[in-house]
Amino acid sequence: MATVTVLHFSKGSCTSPGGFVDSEPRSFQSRRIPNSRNQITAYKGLRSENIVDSLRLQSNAKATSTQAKTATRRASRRPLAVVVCGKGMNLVFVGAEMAPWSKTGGLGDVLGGLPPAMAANGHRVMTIAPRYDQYKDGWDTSVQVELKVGNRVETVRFFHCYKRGVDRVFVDHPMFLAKVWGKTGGKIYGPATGTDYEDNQQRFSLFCQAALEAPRVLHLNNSEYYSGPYGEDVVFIANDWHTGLLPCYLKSMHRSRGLYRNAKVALCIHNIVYQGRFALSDFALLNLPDEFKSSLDFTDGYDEPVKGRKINWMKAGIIESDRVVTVSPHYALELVGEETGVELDGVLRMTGVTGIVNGMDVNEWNPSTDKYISTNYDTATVMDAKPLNKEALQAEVGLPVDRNIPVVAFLGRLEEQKGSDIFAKAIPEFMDENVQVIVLGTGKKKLERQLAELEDMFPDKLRAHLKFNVPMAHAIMGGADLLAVTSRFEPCGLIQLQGMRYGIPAVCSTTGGLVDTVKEGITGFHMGRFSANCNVVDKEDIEKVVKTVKRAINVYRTPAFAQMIQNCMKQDLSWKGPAKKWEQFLMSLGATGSEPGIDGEEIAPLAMENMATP
Ligand SMILES: Nc1ncnc2c1ncn2[C@@H]1O[C@H](COP(=O)(O)OP(=O)(O)O[C@H]2O[C@H](CO)[C@@H](O)[C@H](O)[C@H]2O)[C@@H](O)[C@H]1O
Repeated sequence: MATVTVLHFSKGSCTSPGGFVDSEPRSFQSRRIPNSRNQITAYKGLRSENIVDSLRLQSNAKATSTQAKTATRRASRRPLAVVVCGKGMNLVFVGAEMAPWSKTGGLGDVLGGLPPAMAANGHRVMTIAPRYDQYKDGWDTSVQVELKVGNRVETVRFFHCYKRGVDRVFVDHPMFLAKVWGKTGGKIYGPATGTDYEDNQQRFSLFCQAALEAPRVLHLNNSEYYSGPYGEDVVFIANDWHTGLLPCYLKSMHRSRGLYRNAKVALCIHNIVYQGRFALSDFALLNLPDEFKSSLDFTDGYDEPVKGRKINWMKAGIIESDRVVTVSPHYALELVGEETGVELDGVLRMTGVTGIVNGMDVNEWNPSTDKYISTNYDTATVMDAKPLNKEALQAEVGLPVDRNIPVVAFLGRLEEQKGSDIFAKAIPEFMDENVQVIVLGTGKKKLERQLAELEDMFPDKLRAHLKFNVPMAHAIMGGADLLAVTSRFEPCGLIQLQGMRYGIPAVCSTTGGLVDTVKEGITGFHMGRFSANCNVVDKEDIEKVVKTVKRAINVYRTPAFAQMIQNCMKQDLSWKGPAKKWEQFLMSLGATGSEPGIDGEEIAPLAMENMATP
């Protein structure tokens, strides 16, 4: 017996006529038995009769359809899904950041962590990112393709490595390698935070086109389960505005020639604020037929980069993809709202958007093995280890060493989204408490200055580390008591997940993924929703921060806080659960040959061994 339960999404919870937001699968619709390519895997709790049936099917892979029907009928009388088998899907994730090779923020983390989790579930998984540096572990495949960008023909070369069950493919071209050196920093999109490269459209047009070539032209044989090219029956997962043209090129350059006829594209929105709005006249640079003009056409009231009518890459991605997904159910609701959809809410109401909350890399962020913290710990030892780590942290940043003073940390990009300006205005209002504040972040210069000035005001109580510093981020998670997450909006947020994994309840605004991941009084403290207007700091929002930080400090001094630490640490915040939801979502696209994968236990430990070494 081998039962595969396929979860199908059905349209539900209309937020406006014709629009919908899905956050959970809604109905069970079909079952299948494996074919000859399937892997049969037995799991904990499996009844012996099931195992016998599994083996019989495995040895008799060419079961006739009658046998298949009988097996399915028999299976339907037994408990569901004790054995899960399937040949899985061919998945191709495309994005400008891919941790640990490249990262400016959470997008890099997601494209680093979700693909191995999908591979662990038995899918064949490729990721495609630009090659920004001479990565030690990426070898030259010697495969080249020529692509038309603007009026020029450009040659790109593919580099590759196979890590944690994933084919990591890097697109090599001087437009990436000559501009960005190293693994991190704001240089991926522009020379400085908030500034774009002038040729970003050409860079990402080239990137989208290259990504469409890779599954067809690369012969990849590192996996013990698969070999050869991925072929055309693939599901592309495009990420954010810079991949918005991928579905357009798929249709205009490939499907028009009879290629990728059954391929599907899902667009994942990690942040709707960055849309790729450019001058309408730039349409000519994109080498797209006129029929795509309306998908890109966009008018707003701003003068940047030109007055009035423009093209909008994100809009094209939303319209031309088969499905749209985002990184939390609550953010999916916000995206279709007038105030929070950043002028694409109308389009998203038409297409619909599914929300799946992000997971986190529980190997990189693991307090029991973390090499950057002085005393490793788990749920049993956290109460003894935290004070030691706090003292080490205080000593490292040069604050008075005292384990009894609660340490509030803020970690993240210093931009209006993260509300570092709101936090900065609130800090003086709660500094009468016996508290220390540590900030780690880089970003807009004026926001950096604001925090540096606070350090001068409170030399014994506040430290502002205006750097991108991974070891420091880990040391903060190991030693801090509370995490301030003061975002005006937050599609998912990984910081609060990382904090909870290290036993730090978040003091967070009530928005986006923070609603889905932080439970008031259980794993954190909610401040309420902030104004979405990034140009002003609302007085009421400052009060919300002050009031809630003070409330959290009061709880810190009670036994209830120890329980909150346990609640935080005992959660499974890994990619395992989200990866299953992603599988259900991607299956719902109906790409030819798609089948569910396996449950992940067999491949996951193996996949973990082969870590990246960029
Ligand atoms: N100064 C510093 N030094 C070291 N490490 C630092 C750092 N500043 C940030 N980081 C790290 O960068 C990551 C940031 O994650 P977020 O989810 O907050 O990112 P971001 O807003 O970029 O992502 C967007 O995409 C992600 C992924 O979907 C969504 O979760 C999020 O809501 C959305 O805004 C974390 O891993 C954090 O530890």
